[in-house]
Amino acid sequence: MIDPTVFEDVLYEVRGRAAWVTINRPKLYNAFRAQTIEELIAAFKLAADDRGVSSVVLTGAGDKAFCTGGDQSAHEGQYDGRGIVGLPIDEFQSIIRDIPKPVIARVNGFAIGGGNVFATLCDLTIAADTAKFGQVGPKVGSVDAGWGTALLARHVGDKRAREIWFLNEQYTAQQAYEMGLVNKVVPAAELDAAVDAWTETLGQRSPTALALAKRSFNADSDNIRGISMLALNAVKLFYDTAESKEGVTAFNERRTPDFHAFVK
Ligand SMILES: CC(C)(COP(=O)(O)OP(=O)(O)OC[C@H]1O[C@@H](n2cnc3c(N)ncnc32)[C@H](O)[C@@H]1OP(=O)(O)O)[C@@H](O)C(=O)NCCC(=O)NCCSC(=O)c1cc(O)c2ccccc2c1O
Repeated sequence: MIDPTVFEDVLYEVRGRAAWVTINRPKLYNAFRAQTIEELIAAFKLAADDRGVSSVVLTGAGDKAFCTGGDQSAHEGQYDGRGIVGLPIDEFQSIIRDIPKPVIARVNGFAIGGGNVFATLCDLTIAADTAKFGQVGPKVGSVDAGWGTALLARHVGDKRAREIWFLNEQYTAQQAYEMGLVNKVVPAAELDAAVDAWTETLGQRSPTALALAKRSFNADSDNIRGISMLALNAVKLFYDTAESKEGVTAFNERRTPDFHAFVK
């Protein structure tokens, strides 16, 4: 039996017919470590098994960030938990897809790196007008390929997805909406009301019809799961290289990384 009151990094709360799963590391802009991912998986399992829950809301604590990806202060190469890269990121990404209930990303600030991938994976995304979206992998010696690249390209188109990954710019919520990454943008003060309105609507819909619709959308892009697993195994090897470590070290030292020695 999972007891969410013992979670340290994640808050779990059922509001009406929705489970709210909140990454609670606001000082680190809701960056995740291995424990965070374990608790996110546990929280989603709770939501999946709760017959009173019709939908799940994934969000971050505070008003600065939804999630900024892997905690750069918590790893040097691999992370410290289980899984291919030391955190079971593939299990959490899979559960967002596999839970037979709609998952809404409530993007309240930065959705960067692995956090942007979480939002990409959610069924629906609703963003505060203050939110920012972007990828940083090539700046920090990482790449969350598969869901982060190929599924992103399904949402925004191939050229735009390459731009996001290659140039690592930040995009406003409105720009993200215009490119198909976000379903709805609302003033930050109205974010919770807008999320509540959606979860109330979802609570009135046929759960079986929602589950079937979700599964059918997933079936059409499920080949990407294989790409993700292949990429994760490649990233494991990449994380142990001087090139990847230069990216992490540069972020932690607040300087521009120097990748020139690694050009092939
Ligand atoms: C998000 C930012 C753009 C915000 O920039 P800003 O200048 O506004 O603020 P600061 O940079 O000063 O940040 C404030 C504060 O938060 C800390 N912080 C932010 N993000 C992280 C983080 N990810 N890890 C640790 N700490 C973080 C920052 O240090 C500041 O703390 P102070 O104590 O100094 O106040 C900007 O912060 C930013 O670009 N962050 C970088 C985010 C990043 O590098 N993310 C990791 C990308 S890689 C990734 O997510 C990833 C994860 C995986 O699990 C993978 C698995 C498999 C394959 C690939 C993976 C992968 O790529």
